[in-house]
Amino acid sequence: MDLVVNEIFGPTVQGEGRSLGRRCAFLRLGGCNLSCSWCDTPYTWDWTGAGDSGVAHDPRKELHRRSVEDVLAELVEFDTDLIVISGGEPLGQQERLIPLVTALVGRGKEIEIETNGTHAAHPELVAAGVRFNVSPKLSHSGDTRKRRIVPAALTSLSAVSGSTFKFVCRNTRDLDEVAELVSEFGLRSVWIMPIGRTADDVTKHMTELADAVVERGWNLTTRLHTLLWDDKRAV
Ligand SMILES: Nc1nc2[nH]cc(C(=O)O)c2c(=O)[nH]1
Ligand code: SF4
Ligand SMILES: [Mg+2]
Repeated sequence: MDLVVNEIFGPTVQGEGRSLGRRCAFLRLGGCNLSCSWCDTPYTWDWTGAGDSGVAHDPRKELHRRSVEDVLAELVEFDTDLIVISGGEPLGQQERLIPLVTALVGRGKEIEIETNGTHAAHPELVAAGVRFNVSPKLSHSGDTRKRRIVPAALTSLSAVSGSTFKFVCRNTRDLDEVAELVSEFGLRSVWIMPIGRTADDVTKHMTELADAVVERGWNLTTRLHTLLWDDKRAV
């Protein structure tokens, strides 16, 4: 079965979370089941202009059906130890990801999947050793709680060893909402990431959050690709 791909790019560095700064290649899949107002990749799902920018992207330009063999060949060409699979929401296509992930692991690659935490992880992806970077969305995303918080999915992802939970926050008030989710679902390995599509914005929010994040015993990550390249695509 083909994958619905938005873009493949690399080599670059993982800009967020536990592997920040590591050289890697990216597979960005198309489609998302949420519609966060501040989404930094609306071109993977926003065909109506629902997001903050109001731009209606064209699915005929943004979505490409690609065979697993094709995607595999393009990814290994970058010659990176780490492959990051993001979106959109990549777990919307997780059955179809199994053969790709299996082939990449067979070639010695480490795999991280960036997910919004609304899909339980497929056991075959877990068995292959994929690391999940789970980013549940807070109320400021504009999505209803019912859509963005799927208890069974969060429970399943938190049971996978090595999952991290990364929350996009604007200010210290958002940290109370994170704390509620952390205690409700017993989340470990919590990371806070500032919102922002420009370097100035990221720095501003990061500065506001830093002391409180450390105080609460959590980890802090910047958005390195945004500091370096603002909202340039495919970096
Ligand atoms: N360099 C870089 N690192 C990233 N980490 C997570 C990303 C994402 O779009 O999910 C991303 C991205 O788009 N670029
Ligand atoms: S879950 Fe991620 S890709 Fe989907 S709309 Fe929200 S920020 Fe964008
Ligand atoms: Mg991104």
